[in-house]
Amino acid sequence: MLFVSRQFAAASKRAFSTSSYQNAAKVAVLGAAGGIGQPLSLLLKANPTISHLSLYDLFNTPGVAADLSHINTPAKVTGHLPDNDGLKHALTDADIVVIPAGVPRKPGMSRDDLFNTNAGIVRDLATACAQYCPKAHILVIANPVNSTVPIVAEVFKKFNVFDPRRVFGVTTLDVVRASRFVSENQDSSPLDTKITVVGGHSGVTIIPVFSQTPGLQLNESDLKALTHRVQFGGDEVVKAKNGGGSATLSMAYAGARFTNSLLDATVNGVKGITEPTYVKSDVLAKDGVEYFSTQVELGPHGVEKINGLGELTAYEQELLQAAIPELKKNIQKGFDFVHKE
Ligand SMILES: NC(=O)C1=CN([C@@H]2O[C@H](COP(=O)(O)OP(=O)(O)OC[C@H]3O[C@@H](n4cnc5c(N)ncnc54)[C@H](O)[C@@H]3O)[C@@H](O)[C@H]2O)C=CC1
Ligand SMILES: O=C([O-])CC(=O)C(=O)O
Repeated sequence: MLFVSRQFAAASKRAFSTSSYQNAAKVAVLGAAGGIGQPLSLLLKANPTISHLSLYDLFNTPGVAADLSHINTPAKVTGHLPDNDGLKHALTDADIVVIPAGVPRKPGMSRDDLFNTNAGIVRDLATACAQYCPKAHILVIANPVNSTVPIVAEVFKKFNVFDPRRVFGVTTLDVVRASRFVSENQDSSPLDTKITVVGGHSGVTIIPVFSQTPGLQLNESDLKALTHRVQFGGDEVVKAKNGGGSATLSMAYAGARFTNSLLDATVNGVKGITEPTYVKSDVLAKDGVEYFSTQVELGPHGVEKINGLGELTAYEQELLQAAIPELKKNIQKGFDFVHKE
C-alpha cells in the first residue's frame, strides 16, 4: 500500500493549496463485482481525489457499493446493474472508466483464447462509453489487452470520438512483477528496483529491458530465467489458482497504481508522472505496429509524451523481433472484429 499512501499524502497536501483540484473526479469501474473489480474498487475508494466511484457489473454491484460506501473517504459510491439504464448512469460524467469486465484464463489457455468471449464484452462497453462519456479516459484491463485496446479505439473511431491520448491498455502489472522478481534475485528493495518493460501484454510480446536499470548486472542464466518469469508471470498465478481464475489482487494493486497516476496527472495537475502503458504509438511505426507499450508521460489530457525504446542489447533486440509478428496479429484481430459487420 506504500504507493497508495505516498500518493494520498501528496494529494491531500495539494488539496489544501489548490482547492479546485480536490475530490473532482468521477471514476467508473465496469466489471466491478469481479475478482479484480472488487479489490480495485476498494483501493480507488481510498483515493481522496475521487468524488464519485460508480460500479457497474451484471450482478452484485449494489452490495459491493453499499459495503464500500461505509468507508470514511470522500468518494460517493453507487452501484449499477444492466436494468434501469444502469450502464448509462454509471458512465455519464465519468472522467475515467476502468474496464476489468471479462472472463479470466483457466490453466492451459492463452490470453488470446479469451478473445471470443471478451472481444464482444469490450466492444459493447466501449460503445456505451463512446455514447455516454466520450471524453473519458478508458483504461482497459480485460484480456487479451493487445487486441481489446484496438477494439476500444475502433469503436471510438466509429463514433468520431477517438482521442489516442485517452485510450490505455493497463500493462502496469508487468513492471510491478518485474520489480518484485528482480528484487528477489538481487536481494534489493522492490520499492527501489525500477524495471523497464515494453511491448504488449501476453507471453513473448512482454519485453523486459533489464539493461536499462542502472547498476543491474545479470548473468546469462538469471537474465533468461527472469525474462521468462516476467513474460509468463501470469501463468504462475493461473496455475496456482487451478481453475479459479488469474491474478486479481496484484492486478488490482497495479490497476489502482495506474489510475491514481492518471488522476494525479489529469486532475491534480502533477507534472512529470510516467507509467508504462499500451497506447496508440509511433515507436514501432516502421514495423507496422500501431499499439505498443513504453514509458509514457501523463499530462492534463492523458498521454503527454510517448518515450522511445532507448538502447537495447542484442538479446533485447531478439525479444523485440519475436514480439513484433505476434503483436501485429493481435492488433489486426481486434481491428477486424470491430469492422467485420
Ligand atoms: N491487464 C492485465 O494485466 C490483467 C488482465 N486481466 C483480465 O481481467 C479480466 C477480469 O478478470 P477477473 O476480474 O479475474 O475476472 P472475474 O470473472 O472475476 O470478473 C469479471 C467480471 O466481469 C463481469 N462482466 C462480464 N461481462 C460483463 C459485462 N458485459 N458488463 C459488465 N461486467 C461484465 C462479470 O460479471 C465479473 O464480475 C480478465 O479478462 C483477465 O484476463 C487479469 C489480470 C491482469
Ligand atoms: O495471466 C492472465 O491471464 C492474467 C494477466 O493478464 C496477468 O496476470 O498478467
